[in-house]
Order: sequence, then structure tokens, then C-alpha cells
Amino acid sequence: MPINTLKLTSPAKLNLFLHISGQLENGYHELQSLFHFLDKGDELTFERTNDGIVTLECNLSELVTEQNLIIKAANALKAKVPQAQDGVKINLQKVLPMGGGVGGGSSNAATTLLALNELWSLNLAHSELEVIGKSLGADVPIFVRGRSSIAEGIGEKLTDYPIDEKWYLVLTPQVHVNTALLFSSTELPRNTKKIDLCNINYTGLTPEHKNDFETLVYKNHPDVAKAIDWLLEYAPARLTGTGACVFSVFESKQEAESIFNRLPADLSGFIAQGCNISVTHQQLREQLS
Ligand SMILES: C[C@](O)(CO)[C@H](O)COP(=O)(O)OP(=O)(O)OC[C@H]1O[C@@H](n2ccc(N)nc2=O)[C@H](O)[C@@H]1O
Ligand SMILES: Nc1ncnc2c1ncn2[C@@H]1O[C@H](COP(=O)(O)OP(=O)(O)OP(=O)(O)O)[C@@H](O)[C@H]1O
Repeated sequence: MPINTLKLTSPAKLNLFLHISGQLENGYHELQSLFHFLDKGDELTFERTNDGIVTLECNLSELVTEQNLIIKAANALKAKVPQAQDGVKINLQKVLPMGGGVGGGSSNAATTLLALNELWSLNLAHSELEVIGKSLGADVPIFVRGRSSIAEGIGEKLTDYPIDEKWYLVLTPQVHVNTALLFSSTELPRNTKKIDLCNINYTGLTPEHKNDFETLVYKNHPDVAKAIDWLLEYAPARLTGTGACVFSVFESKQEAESIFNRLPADLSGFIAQGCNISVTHQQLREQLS
């Protein structure tokens, strides 16, 4: 019996560290980054239709465009499997901050690939979905894979790296950091020594596991600097991706909440638990069983 509806959470990610160790001739950068998922995300509903049309509704009307990665993901699947005749009505409830380095758009694209592969009975392997995902954005494959991982190369070489599932206080400065511009800055450090995966031994926000974008973003974005400085009063803090979001990690929800409760009115944020397995994958398993 084919399934008609899927209701999935499309989670945020954090880059617990992000090292840049070189630049290739095509301009892309060599990275090493630990990706971990959060149990907070956007809500996506997929309803199969038989009219062959892909439609998107969203609580933020400005996101309903052909440029939305959800539409692009659905179209990429149609291009890959031209004989797929079904359509889909998609509803997106955007919860995650946009352009904040928590990967919301990439996560939505991956959730769409995973959901439509099932709803449209395409039977593509997840490795094939990862390849389609990569054409949509550097971070899409990690969300398709759905396991806490270290990314290497330009972000495409993924190795499982499960860690303790702790609690994160994420601050969300309302500024947009331009990823492509940052990558092209002459001031960006590009020579962090590569760590041998066997010797990574990640133990938290220590100086050896940093974010190479952080100094530059701190310098150019006073709102990000303010959020980092506030967190540093209580715990070590890091930028995720190219920002603007920053985070600290705590052993318990109560500890994270006790700091969150002191947040001044001009800062915003949320608390979430870290997950080694993306919530999308957990929900897919439940809804398909
Ligand atoms: C740095 C991260 O935020 C870590 O999560 C992501 O890898 C960036 O992901 P994203 O925003 O989806 O990035 P993409 O849309 O794939 O690339 C944006 C731009 O960043 C630069 N870019 C990206 C990835 C990489 N390894 N080297 C680069 O130089 C390229 O100029 C590219 O045109
Ligand atoms: N489904 C989507 N959800 C959010 N943004 C989208 C989506 N599709 C396309 N976009 C565009 O992508 C831009 C950045 O989105 P996103 O929220 O993924 O950034 P991010 O968290 O900085 O991601 P990353 O960590 O991968 O750089 C948005 O400003 C928006 O214009």
C-alpha cells in the first residue's frame, strides 16, 4: 500500500568545529568540520497528489519561490526519474533562523529528497540522494545521511562521528552573513593543520577545535560579537557555519535553561538537544513501519 502523507521535522545542524586547511584551484576550500544535529527544526508536510504538480505553501510567503531549495529538490528528483508521474503538496512551517549557519535550507532540501523518494516510490539509494543533494548545496548530503559526521574535502567526504548528546543554547543574532563573501576574504585563515581522523578525540569547545570563520565574523558583525561575549560570561562559545548563530554546550537542559533565563531582551535564542541521528530519519522509520 503506497503511503500518501509524511509529516517530518527538518532539523538544524551545528558545526561544532570548522577548520579550513587550504583552497583548491577552483576556489573551493578544503574543510574539516564536525556536524551534529539538533532536535529543533522546521515542520514539513508532504501530501502525494496524482496531478504531477509540485506546490509549496509556507508560513513565510517570501519563501514560496522557484528558488526555494524544497522546489529545487523536488525538480531535481523529477529530472533524475522522468517517469515519476506523481505530484506533491508541500507545507513548510519555518521555525529555524534563516542564513544563520544552522543549515535550514539545506535541511529542507534533504528532507524533501528523503520524503519524495518514499511518497513517489522512487527506490533511489540514499547514496544517490546524497549525490543529487550535493548539486543543491554543500550541506545537503549530510542531512540526507542523517548521522553526526566529520566532513572533509570540500564538505563531501563524510565519516560517522557520534558524540555525547548534550544540550545547546543557541543565540540567533538578526544579521545576515554572506557565506560566499566570507570564503573570498583575504583575511580568512586557510592553513589550519589537518587532523588525522584517528586522532580527533573531540572533547567539546576547546581551543584546538575552533571555527576558522569566527574571528572575521566577530570583527565585522557587532551583533555576533555581542552574542559571543554574552555567552562567554558563562561558558565557552562558538560560531556555527559562517554564522550568524553562536552556541554554548551544557551537560543538562536545566543548566542551559538557567543561563537562557538570564538572556537580556535585546538577544534572542533557543535551547535544543544534540542528536547523533537526525530526527527526520527517526520519524521516517516510524511513519514507514
Ligand atoms: C561553510 C558551511 O556553512 C559549513 O556548514 C557550508 O559548507 C556552506 O554551505 P552553503 O551555504 O550551502 O554553501 P554553498 O551554497 O554550497 O556554497 C556557497 C559558496 O561558499 C564557497 N565555498 C563553499 C564550500 C567550500 N568547501 N568552499 C567554498 O569556497 C563557494 O564560494 C560557494 O560558492
Ligand atoms: N527552504 C528554505 N528555507 C530557508 N531558506 C531557503 C530555503 N530555500 C532557499 N533558501 C534561501 O537560502 C538562504 C539561506 O538559507 P539557510 O537558512 O539554509 O542558511 P544557513 O542556515 O546559513 O545555511 P548554511 O549553514 O548551509 O550556510 C535564505 O536566505 C533563503 O533565501
